[in-house]
Amino acid sequence: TTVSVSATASHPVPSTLFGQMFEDISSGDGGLYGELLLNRAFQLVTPGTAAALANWKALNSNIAVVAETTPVSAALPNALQLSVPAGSVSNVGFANTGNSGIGIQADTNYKASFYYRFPTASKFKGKFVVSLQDAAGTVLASQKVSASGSQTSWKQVKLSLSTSTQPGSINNMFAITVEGNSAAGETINFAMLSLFPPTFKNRENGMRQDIAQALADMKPSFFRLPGGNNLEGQTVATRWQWNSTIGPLLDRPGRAGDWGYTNTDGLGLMEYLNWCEDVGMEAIMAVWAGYALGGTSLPEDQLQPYIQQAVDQINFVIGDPAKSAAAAQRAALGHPKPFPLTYVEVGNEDFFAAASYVYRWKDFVTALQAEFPQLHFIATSDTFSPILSPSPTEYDVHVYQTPTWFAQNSFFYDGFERNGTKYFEGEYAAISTNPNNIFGSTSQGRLTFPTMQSAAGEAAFMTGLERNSDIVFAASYAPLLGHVTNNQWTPNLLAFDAGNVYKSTSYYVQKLFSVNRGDEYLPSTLPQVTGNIFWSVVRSKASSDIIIKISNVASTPEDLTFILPFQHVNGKGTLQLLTGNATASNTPGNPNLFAPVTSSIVVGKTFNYTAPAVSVSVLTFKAS
Ligand SMILES: O=S(=O)(O)O[C@H]1C[C@H](O)[C@@H](O)[C@@H]1CO
Repeated sequence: TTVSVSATASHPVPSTLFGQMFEDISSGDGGLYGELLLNRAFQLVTPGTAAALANWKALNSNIAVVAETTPVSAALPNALQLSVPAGSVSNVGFANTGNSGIGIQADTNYKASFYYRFPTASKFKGKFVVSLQDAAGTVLASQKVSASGSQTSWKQVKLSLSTSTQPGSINNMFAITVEGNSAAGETINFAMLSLFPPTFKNRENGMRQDIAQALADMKPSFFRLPGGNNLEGQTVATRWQWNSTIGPLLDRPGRAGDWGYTNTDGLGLMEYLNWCEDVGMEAIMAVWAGYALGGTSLPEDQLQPYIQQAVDQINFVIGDPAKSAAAAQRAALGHPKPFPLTYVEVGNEDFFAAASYVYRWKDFVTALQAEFPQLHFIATSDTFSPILSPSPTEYDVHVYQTPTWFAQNSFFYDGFERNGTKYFEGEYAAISTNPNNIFGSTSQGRLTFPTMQSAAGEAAFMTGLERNSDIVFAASYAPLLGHVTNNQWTPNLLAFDAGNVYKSTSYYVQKLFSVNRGDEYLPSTLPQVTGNIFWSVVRSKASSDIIIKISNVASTPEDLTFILPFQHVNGKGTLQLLTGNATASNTPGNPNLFAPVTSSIVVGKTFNYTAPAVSVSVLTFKAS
């Protein structure tokens, strides 16, 4: 195949083209969010049930979740009640086992915090032993703190647990025990327990470093939040509400997330915005738009309070503290300046409720545009169906399909009318090899982890996104992140467990495209729409780098001849190559089976390149 490249750019590549889509889908609590304990505040549990004690276990004692008579806060009505059996002699107490474990590193300071009180005054004078222990009960770090049975009001304990050795596994736990003989017969209540590792950029209440770093390494330009389904709620009452996710953790009640578990909302709007700032990306923020996933569309005459809530949510991000109470809250939380914000998404996947979206879109966007004329509002129904007013300037398009579909639809946007509308490929991934059952189980073709074949298919599709980046302004793989086993969806771009993050073939493809960006597109000979070899050529004006991305989805190598129009071509190019067994993946058992390999290649005004079978290649060289 011969590829002639033009020296004249057809259009700029928008700086927003590559970014990340995030929602809590076994990815926030217990994942990116730094809190290492699960069920830390017994939010939304039913006291007295075993389920209320999820992630907790008794150590030679009796524990139960109780509805406190004097809750630690209005938002957190429950507490863990420790009853020390009479005659106890060994350390008795309880432990939290994290998200199928707690990753503990050597020589690291962990910040523990909890509240306690004696519901009935007692003569107890003793100590709590707060510790990190490995699976065998070996103490990895511990601190003692004096406690008195006269403490009948809530008292917060904050302390640092410093490790020295690296435990042998992630099966570690956070424990609080009391010396048994002096505590026999005692009853003590505990609330809002928390254990944090060092966080990304040391943010208070911030992100887990290893996952955060893997995400930051992709150099994403945007972060879509807070969903996705998890924006919507199964009911109107359980929708995501920005104002319930800010301020002191004691004041955050948590909510029934849309993926089957309670969200602590410890990862809230301020944490999201600080995270975007720390990584250098801009939020693409969604506002709830009157539809709950259980099927409820609010009638038009009931929208006003929710429109106001959306106005306040946006003011929290960009408003003037002198004019908006919500903006004043942002200032009070330490960020008087507005955060950057260009795009606000109105709802999520409203093709599920297209009929009501006609008025929901109209009423939300009419009001929001009046308040924030500088913002762009992204529609989430099918493009131009139904017809919406005001006419959307952007649409969010989602597709989950097979690797083959992605390879054969890289021209998806070539045929779109250039009428000023722009597109956000907000969720896309090759998730199944079974075209007749995309969302089925693994036994029906669903992928557990991305494969080389799925990543190559996505890369082929992404060459089309670059070619059409005159109308595609943003794109993000979804879901971004998921626990290896405690998950609601596979595959995910990154998988993790309590102590590791696992980078997939698709992660490397997303990173290769995002890190090796150009700022203008150079037209070239078009690939065959349903061929096996796909490419895109971009130029970075600042560095005069030419960057050629190639995906070969065939099981045989493909020979390419590039004919370049430049006067000067620096013959020494760099090749970044990702390739390997088509149906294989990086897995927890073999996490580095795939990784891009960098080497130097010879290029010239005309040069040949053989794309290996099932491979993604990035060729970079200077030319002018
Ligand atoms: O069940 S789906 O609708 O396919 O869910 C998808 C689409 C939705 O926006 C997102 O939350 C989820 C997985 O990324």
